[in-house]
Amino acid sequence: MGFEEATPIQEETIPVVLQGQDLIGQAQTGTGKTAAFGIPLVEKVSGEKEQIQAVVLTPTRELAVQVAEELNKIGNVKRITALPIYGGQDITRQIRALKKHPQIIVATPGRFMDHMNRRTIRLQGVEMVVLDEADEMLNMGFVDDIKAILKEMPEERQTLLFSATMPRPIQEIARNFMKDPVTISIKAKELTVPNIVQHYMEVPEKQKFDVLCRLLDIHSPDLAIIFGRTKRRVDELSEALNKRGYGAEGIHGDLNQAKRDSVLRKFKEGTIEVLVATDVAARGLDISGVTHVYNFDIPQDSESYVHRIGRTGRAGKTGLAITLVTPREIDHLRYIEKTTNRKMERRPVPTLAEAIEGQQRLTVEKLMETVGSDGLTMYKSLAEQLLDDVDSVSLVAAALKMLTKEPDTTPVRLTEEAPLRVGKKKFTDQSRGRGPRPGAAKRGGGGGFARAGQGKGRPPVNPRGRRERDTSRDRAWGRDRD
Ligand SMILES: Nc1ncnc2c1ncn2[C@@H]1O[C@H](COP(=O)(O)OP(=O)(O)OP(=O)(O)O)[C@@H](O)[C@H]1O
Ligand SMILES: [Mg+2]
Repeated sequence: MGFEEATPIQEETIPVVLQGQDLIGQAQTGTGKTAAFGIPLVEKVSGEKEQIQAVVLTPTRELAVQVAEELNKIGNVKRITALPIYGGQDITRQIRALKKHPQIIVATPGRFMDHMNRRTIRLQGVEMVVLDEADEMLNMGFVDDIKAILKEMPEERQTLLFSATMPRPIQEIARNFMKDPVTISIKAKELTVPNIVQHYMEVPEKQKFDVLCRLLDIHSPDLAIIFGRTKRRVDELSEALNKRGYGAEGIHGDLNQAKRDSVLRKFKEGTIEVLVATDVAARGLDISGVTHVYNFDIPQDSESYVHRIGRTGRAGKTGLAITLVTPREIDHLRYIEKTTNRKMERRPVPTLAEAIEGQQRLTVEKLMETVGSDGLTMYKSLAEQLLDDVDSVSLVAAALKMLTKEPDTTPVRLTEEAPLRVGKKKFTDQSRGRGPRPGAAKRGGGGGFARAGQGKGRPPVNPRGRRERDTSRDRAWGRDRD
């Protein structure tokens, strides 16, 4: 696979996993956790047994596909196959694929339970279970599913948990599912990787979109991901970006799987350079060439921040992450900085002149590239003719103008979001996207992790100063997940 040496998490976990121990593995985003469990998994399963021997659970469908791909690459020489099983895909096709006896299944919990209930998946042979993005999987929205799944697994099994973030209360929950787990945490001063430059800009809600457009004009990112808070936000943002001439598409949990697949494929190929996403794309996705991450809306918690910005700066590459924060959300930003132990650098809002300059620079680069390329001969006599009538500076200026994407002020429609504030009520089961559960509202802070000012909160005030009811807020902000 072209790897020259093991990353620290791989070096430390592979021997422990091979010995058969349960393990909690924590290391920063993009540092090779997939292979850290994938290599020993492939090593331990037998190609001769026609049984599922390992199950990896992931929070999203796209991640299930990606992890299965990586395991198939690792397992190739040993002829070990990993099958992804996830919602939104034809179940009869999955049943047929299951009959071919893959050794490893990579699944999202919902669809995995479907197969369990239909008895189309046999689990007696399972020796290893991995929870990738374990803290997310053991969070309120998923934990009941995980419990139900693990109950069906043989007692005698090895359980592995991996994530870049492992809040202590989640580790406590995890211990209930594990036997004397070893914790391997790659020590780092900060939760985020040092090769991601982190900036923030204070921008009133109404100006955020223009600022975003200017940033895109200045940076001209190869591939960028823009995170929005809600599905509606993502839809509106991608439509607005297209109106202003950017190649953007959105991804979130309300789109059908075919659409989600095609958007992600186009982004990976570079057909679109901007992916607008909810937190559904925050975890685990490894897309090479993502140079910029923009938090159009500040994330709800520091874990979300860590994972979102971790979509860039992977495998030692550099990246830039910019968070837009409204004046009322500054405390929330400070709280994120405190939890990640890393300060974001405050940057002034870019000016229109800087945006124009950025685009002009891009044009000059393109022009100079063309100057150095072949095939100009047939244009030269035309150029000479033009120069008889127009002076050279005017001619080049006209060409530059034509080639430059000048800032566009086409009006766009974005519904305002209420600000996120520190000290607000803790998220409940309901807010985590799985619908109301009995007593959810009362349980407030239970099962989550400590947050600055927790419990002192008031409901947020919407932009017109009206208080919003918690339930509607929770629904609108509810985590987007599979
Ligand atoms: N030993 C290695 N040498 C070089 N590159 C590696 C090595 N191991 C993994 N990689 C590459 O590093 C990239 C990131 O790996 P991976 O997706 O496993 O990170 P991760 O730690 O799981 O990140 P996240 O927390 O975001 O899920 C991948 O493209 C992977 O192929
Ligand atoms: Mg990962």
